Amino acid sequence: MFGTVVVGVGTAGRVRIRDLLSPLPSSAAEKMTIKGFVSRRPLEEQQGVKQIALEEALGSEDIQVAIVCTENMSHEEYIRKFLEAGKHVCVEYPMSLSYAAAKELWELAEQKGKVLHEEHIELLTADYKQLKKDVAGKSLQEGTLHFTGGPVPSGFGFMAFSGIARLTWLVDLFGELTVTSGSMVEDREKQYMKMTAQFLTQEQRQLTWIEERGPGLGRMKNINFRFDSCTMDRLPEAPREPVGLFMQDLNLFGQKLLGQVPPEQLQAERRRVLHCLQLADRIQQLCQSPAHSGV
Ligand SMILES: NC(=O)C1=CN([C@@H]2O[C@H](COP(=O)(O)OP(=O)(O)OC[C@H]3O[C@@H](n4cnc5c(N)ncnc54)[C@H](O)[C@@H]3O)[C@@H](O)[C@H]2O)C=CC1
Ligand SMILES: C=CC1=C(C)/C(=C/c2[nH]c(/C=C3N=C(/C=C4\NC(=O)C(C)=C4C=C)C(C)=C\3CCC(=O)O)c(CCC(=O)O)c2C)NC1=O
Repeated sequence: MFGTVVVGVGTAGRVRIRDLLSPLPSSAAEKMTIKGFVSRRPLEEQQGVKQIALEEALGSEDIQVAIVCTENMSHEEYIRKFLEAGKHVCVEYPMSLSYAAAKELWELAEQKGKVLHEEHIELLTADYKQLKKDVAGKSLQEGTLHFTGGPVPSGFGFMAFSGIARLTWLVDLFGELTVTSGSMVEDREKQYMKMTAQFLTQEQRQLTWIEERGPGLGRMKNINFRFDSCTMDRLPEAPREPVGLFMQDLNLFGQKLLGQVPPEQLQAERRRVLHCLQLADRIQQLCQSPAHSGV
């Protein structure tokens, strides 16, 4: 069994505690057992699980795994600490707010011989699995993915990182990309932000990603993908699957801990994660260079 701590008790952290307490029967998630949670705030027991001091979690021989669910800005520091202490780490996306940091963290994980796993529930939804099937075999001419949502809380980093799930969709659907432009419109007083990034696929087709956030904007994804044979202008709807998204991810992480995931899959995932973070870095640079900054 892998003694496990959850770090950070927000929406994601609470779901992690719940899933660890009742893992999917006969799945690799059953091989983890929750020993406590770590938080910067002193908290009462959560779902019957007790708080453990960070230093105790790092030093304890009973703990082999950390699941990092804090705000994005602190991921890098926690991952580093737990890897250095010889623990396996699962982190909610994005693993860090720069490509350079992510590269270092993977190197550290390798050096320590530990699993480093970045959760990507956006690839696990039934709707996305259907979308991926629908796109397979079609030849893209041009496409747009437009995300809207409420204001980003502080500590979640630049939009290309907090929105890495949208970028991951594009890369998972259409392959590795090159950034051709990035721009940003921001009205701080109104907590409104809109980032627009453009890419070319390896086949030189143009993709546009718009990430728009502000008060009153609902969480939504709009697509417009033009293919040689047809145009898709809405996401497919598929019936919800019985196993929750974070539980599916926990199971995948458990399989990695047990050495059940083939090395080619591990490498492909690592490559995709690093590629997306590198694209996010580039978009941030373009958005923050004076010639491109918006209002
Ligand atoms: N909620 C979701 O459905 C998903 C979340 N994620 C990722 O999970 C991570 C956590 O997201 P959520 O749980 O949704 O966010 P959240 O805001 O609900 O939780 C963040 C946690 O960090 C704590 N925190 C933040 N700043 C703090 C500070 N200065 N001092 C002490 N505590 C502080 C918050 O109190 C909270 O416990 C993020 O990396 C996010 O990208 C990823 C996929 C889905
Ligand atoms: C209701 C309020 C609500 C909040 C506060 C919320 C937060 C939230 N959802 C996220 C992703 C996500 N959140 C979900 C799904 C959910 N996540 C949930 O908390 C719930 C209830 C669902 C419903 C099924 C999915 C599938 C993702 C992956 C990214 C995506 O597909 O948009 C993220 C990670 C950053 C991002 O990709 O934008 C945050 C911070 N999501 C919400 O829906």
